[in-house]
Amino acid sequence: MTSETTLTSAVATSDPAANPDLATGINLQGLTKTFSLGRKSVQALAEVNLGTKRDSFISLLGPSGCGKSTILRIIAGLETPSTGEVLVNGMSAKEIQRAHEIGIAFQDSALLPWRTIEHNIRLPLEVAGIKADPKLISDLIDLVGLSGFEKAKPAQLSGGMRQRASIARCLAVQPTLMLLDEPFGALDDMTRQRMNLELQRIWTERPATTLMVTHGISEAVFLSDVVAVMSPRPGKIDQVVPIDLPRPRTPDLQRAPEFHAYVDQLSEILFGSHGGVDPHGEVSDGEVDAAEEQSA
Ligand SMILES: Nc1ncnc2c1ncn2[C@@H]1O[C@H](COP(=O)(O)OP(=O)(O)OP(=O)(O)O)[C@@H](O)[C@H]1O
Repeated sequence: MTSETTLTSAVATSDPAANPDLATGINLQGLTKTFSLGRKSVQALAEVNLGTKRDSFISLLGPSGCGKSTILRIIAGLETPSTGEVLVNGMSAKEIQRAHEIGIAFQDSALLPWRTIEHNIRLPLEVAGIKADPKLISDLIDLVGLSGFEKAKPAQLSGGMRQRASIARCLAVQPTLMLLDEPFGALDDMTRQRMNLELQRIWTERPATTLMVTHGISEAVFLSDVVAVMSPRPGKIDQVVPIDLPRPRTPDLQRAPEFHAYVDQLSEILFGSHGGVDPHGEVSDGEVDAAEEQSA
């Protein structure tokens, strides 16, 4: 498999050192991560080099355990890399954290059950010690289509509505960096498709440098400017594939041949010509790398 270095449509690069103009958003250089597990160690990331342009949307695809979430957590400042450097929008992870410019959403909406939707969405501002502007909060509730549910508790909402609340919470700090870890992974197909449309709309209205971890190949093609495919653990960027499809992307686009061509191309990179994708374009867990943990 050949490794593409610089993209034709110039949105991202797997050699940010040589292409700094393609690394004004996410800029990862020489990133490695080894976890200690008792007397053993697990090398999660081999050497990750990746750059994206500011305000672009990149998805990370790869077999289970290849280190996608580890990259996201390092960018968020929740893990420290063993070696390497991370810059986002020209700032270190610490600086961007201090500036309260990161919005994160996970698969589990992680809303506080005793707080109303409105109060959950305000939470990051409270944590940051920023006074919540009531108009900002009501605009966000509107943006994610939850008007009328301000006073509801999370248990009174559907799974899709809870994820929408979690996206609104992620936007409360008006982030310049959005990190999404399988945000719709727990939702049924129909809801997930609707959420993808909404996420695209929200991201278009409020652009931010965005990285999404997903197992959904179609979802990655639908939402992204570029998709980075990782190799099995210890993970590194195998290929970066620019998604040159017009925006706004509509549900019809998912039936278009050019859309399917991207899905096929990414499946081929992930699994080779014999496929291995389920009918929904999910990367299957059966493809988990068999690499053994190394003894420390
Ligand atoms: N805190 C930790 N301590 C020890 N090992 C860890 C830790 N976090 C992750 N790992 C290991 O690092 C590797 C990469 O994990 P990571 O969660 O980043 O993979 P992933 O690609 O996001 O997986 P999935 O697609 O299954 O969610 C795995 O082998 C995992 O067991």
